[in-house]
Amino acid sequence: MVTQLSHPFSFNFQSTVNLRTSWVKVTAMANHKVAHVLSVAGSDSGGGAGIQADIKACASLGVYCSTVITAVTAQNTLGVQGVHGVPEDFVYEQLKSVLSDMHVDVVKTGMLPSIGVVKLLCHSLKEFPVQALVVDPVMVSTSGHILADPSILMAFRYLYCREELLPMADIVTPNLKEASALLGGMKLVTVADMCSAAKSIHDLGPRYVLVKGGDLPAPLDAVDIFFDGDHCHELRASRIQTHNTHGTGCTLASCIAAELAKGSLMLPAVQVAKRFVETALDYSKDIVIGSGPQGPFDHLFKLKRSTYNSSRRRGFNPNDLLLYAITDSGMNKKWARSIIDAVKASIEGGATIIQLREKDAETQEFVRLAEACLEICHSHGVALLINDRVDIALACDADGVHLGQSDMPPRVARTLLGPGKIIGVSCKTPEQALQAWADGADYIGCGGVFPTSTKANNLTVGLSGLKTVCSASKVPVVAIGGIGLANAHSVMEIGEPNLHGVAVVSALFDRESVSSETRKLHSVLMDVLSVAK
Ligand SMILES: Cc1ncc(COP(=O)(O)OP(=O)(O)O)c(N)n1
Ligand SMILES: Cc1ncsc1CCOP(=O)(O)O
Ligand SMILES: [Mg+2]
Repeated sequence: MVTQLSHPFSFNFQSTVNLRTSWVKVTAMANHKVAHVLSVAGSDSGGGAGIQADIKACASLGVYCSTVITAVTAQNTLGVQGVHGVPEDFVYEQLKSVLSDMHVDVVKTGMLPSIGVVKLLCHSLKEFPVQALVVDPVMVSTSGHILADPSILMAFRYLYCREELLPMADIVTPNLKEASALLGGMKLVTVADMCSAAKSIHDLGPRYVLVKGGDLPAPLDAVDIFFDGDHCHELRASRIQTHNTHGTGCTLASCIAAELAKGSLMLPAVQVAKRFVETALDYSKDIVIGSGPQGPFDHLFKLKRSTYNSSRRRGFNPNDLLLYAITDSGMNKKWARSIIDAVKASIEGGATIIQLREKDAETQEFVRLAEACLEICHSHGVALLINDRVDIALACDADGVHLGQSDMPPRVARTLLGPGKIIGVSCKTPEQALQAWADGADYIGCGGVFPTSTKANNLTVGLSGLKTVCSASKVPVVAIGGIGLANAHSVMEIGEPNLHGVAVVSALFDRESVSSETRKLHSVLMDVLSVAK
């Protein structure tokens, strides 16, 4: 088996969820090879471990996952209530079906419930060689339940693991109990013990060994030992305080397999896998599924982060553009107020959407600020967008971004942010407006309508330019530039149904009282709306 693989194209998960661009992407990728992991494992009715974890882990890392089901288990967060092995000849049939046709890159094994299944797997791997084999020697679940026939413990040690499966493996990933079982009951209590166990398991044939120390009585870090045949590497990760750890072993091995399928070397693959599990556990530490002592975690946290979470947000509503408040740190500094206070005051006055436009903020400070503002905005049901900085929007899980013509292309931002985030694009012409729509923008900001010192030397389009852009645009429009109490009504009265509001900086923030200026502007806009009805 080799560990250096080369698959330049991985499965693009985004293409399945972004309906606007899916056809283009799927067509473009039609000739490309998809990185593919075959999971040979048991089904977990609770959905947290086994085959179910493997599919979710691979999908999260953008890798296709096929499955050969070796057993069906009845289990939940209380434990394992039953195990029903799939007949061996049918396991073999599944193996043949997938391996003979679907170009598998990496096989990952989980629960192998009988010696017969181990034999058939080894036979199949000789018949249909793959580029790497990841063996998660599932014998004892994290909750302590024996998931293999007692004879399999013997089989692992003496028969096929020793003679065939382990020598074929590129990596084997036992937890402490499994490592101990593989070594005939060797006691493992220290990191040094783990290292000598890793070396002894390496002697059984695999190229690499990862002994997982999650059960080690270490208070702070979780330490795993990675043995590469020469050296023991201590891989540390912070220990996440959670009961939702069911399926971590399966997930880690699947992530290693997925990274190998994408072409990674072994140590980087293990590091990515560890980071994935750590992040997923952290994200899921407080979720509640089931009443038992050990719950599952959420593999698809990335998808959740990048979609408009329905429990917290409402999705993009064009009417939110009515009074669009855009911050400016210079102005807030001048009036001796913090940006956070400025955001609070604008919401108090009736701002319907907020944009943080902090041109001089350092990245770390910007993230901190954005997180604080997001909390305030969400507690009032107001969306928060970030000007220019997609990285900041991702880091704080903001509701979206506003991009100019020379900022990150909206199509790229859409791929990074996912389908649920709001993307606004600045446009001065009908052509730009149509392009923004084609690139997946949710709204456009048209301006500057009037000259303004907030963005000096910015070409203005005037009310006529605004009208032309509005009538061409297929997405809602907000007007920006030199707009305030004196002229907001003239902007809104151009009679374009597509114009949903005004975006304002100085008329709100270069004033002594942000809340009262916002309130006054809000009232002007409401008057225009009531007349229009
Ligand atoms: C709502 C809205 N419209 C337009 C802009 C201007 O964005 P951009 O052209 O990228 O210029 P900067 O704001 O980055 O200077 C905006 N910010 N918001
Ligand atoms: C960011 C931006 N884009 C076009 S005009 C402008 C500035 C708007 O600021 P103000 O509302 O103070 O005129
Ligand atoms: Mg910009």
